Amino acid sequence: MVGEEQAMRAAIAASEQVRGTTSPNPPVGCVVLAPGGEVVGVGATRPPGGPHAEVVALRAAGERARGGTAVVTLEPCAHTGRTPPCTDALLAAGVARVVHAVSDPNPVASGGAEVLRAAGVEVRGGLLADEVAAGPLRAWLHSARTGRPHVTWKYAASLDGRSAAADGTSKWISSAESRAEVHRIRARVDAIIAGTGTVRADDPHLTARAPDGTLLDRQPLRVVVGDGDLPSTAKVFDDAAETIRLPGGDPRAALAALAERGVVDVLLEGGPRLAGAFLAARCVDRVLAYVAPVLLGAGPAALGDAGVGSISQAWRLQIEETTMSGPDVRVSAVPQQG
Ligand SMILES: NC(=O)C1=CN([C@@H]2O[C@H](COP(=O)(O)OP(=O)(O)OC[C@H]3O[C@@H](n4cnc5c(N)ncnc54)[C@H](OP(=O)(O)O)[C@@H]3O)[C@@H](O)[C@H]2O)C=CC1
Ligand SMILES: Nc1c(N[C@@H]2O[C@H](COP(=O)(O)O)[C@@H](O)[C@H]2O)[nH]c(=O)[nH]c1=O
Ligand SMILES: [Zn+2]
Repeated sequence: MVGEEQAMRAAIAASEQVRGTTSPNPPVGCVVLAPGGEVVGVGATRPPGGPHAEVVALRAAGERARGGTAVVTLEPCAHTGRTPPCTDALLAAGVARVVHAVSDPNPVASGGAEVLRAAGVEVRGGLLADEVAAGPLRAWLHSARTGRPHVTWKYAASLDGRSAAADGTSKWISSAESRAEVHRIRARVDAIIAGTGTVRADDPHLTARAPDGTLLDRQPLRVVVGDGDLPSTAKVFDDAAETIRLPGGDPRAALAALAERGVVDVLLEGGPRLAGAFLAARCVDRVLAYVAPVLLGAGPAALGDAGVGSISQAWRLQIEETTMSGPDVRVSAVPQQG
């Protein structure tokens, strides 16, 4: 027998498993409890066109869901998209109670809680809502509210704030632990963006790989922003994953083009000039810095011109979390509005 909070934690864990495979849909998790509180079904959103988390969990539960509770990270949908409404599936399964974390901000799909209540189902919203909103549903909620993908600018810097040595070499500044973590993050986002300068300087692969170099199961879309010529032999153009080029260099236009393709969650991996342009255009939602205990003394700064001419114009951040990543300090921070 598990409590509802424990069930929600299991639903969050299930949703984490499918991060990066559901866009433009949200990665949702659902746990179905029988009337006695036993877990009888666990599900997570299938890729677009496939069933939502509730339906996957209800199928696993079968008749044991009758009179039970569905615990789900997002308010069940009440609309027919590529699949029928989850509210219908919950009612057909005879669930007596639905507990969800976050309400659906999408005006087309929302209203599920009301539909269920009107049909006599007990509904409780808000359980572990902050955790879900800051975690598995963060990027999707951002894109549902703003219409543009969520952007994490990730960089590795020396303790003196440089992201390459004087000759342009930068492999590697951060530790093996940090780089392995970045590869796991890559496998969970929809797209990685780099500028032509980085492609020219580093010839990066921009794939998600295990420490032994083998490709992970899921690869993000690789996106190169900028107009300059690049060698056709660049690693980013190999067939390990899809790569697109976005000319023009306007961050908002680039993100709009990606949103058109269903991209929700973006990792911006540089370089300094492109990152500066994204910050100046207010297109960075989270900064993820791996600061390594190494000094370079010369070489490009981690961030290029970001439109800051005077200290009063500095981009102020709020730190969300600092942790050690092997020998490096990992800082997650959010630019302040205003
Ligand atoms: N440590 C780290 O985490 C990282 C380090 N690096 C290092 O950074 C260095 C490369 O830096 P950098 O040249 O700045 O790399 P960028 O990837 O930022 O590329 C800059 C180029 O991108 C194009 N571009 C497209 N849109 C814009 C825009 N809005 N504003 C500015 N440029 C735009 C321009 O080229 P075009 O003329 O083609 O349009 C520009 O020259 C290398 O030494 C690399 O090793 C890079 C990434 C991460
Ligand atoms: N130098 C540096 C990073 N650099 C980033 O990684 C890219 C290389 O990717 P790949 O070819 O796929 O391994 C490179 O172009 C740049 O964007 N990342 C880090 O985590 N730590 C580091 O020290
Ligand atoms: Zn649904």
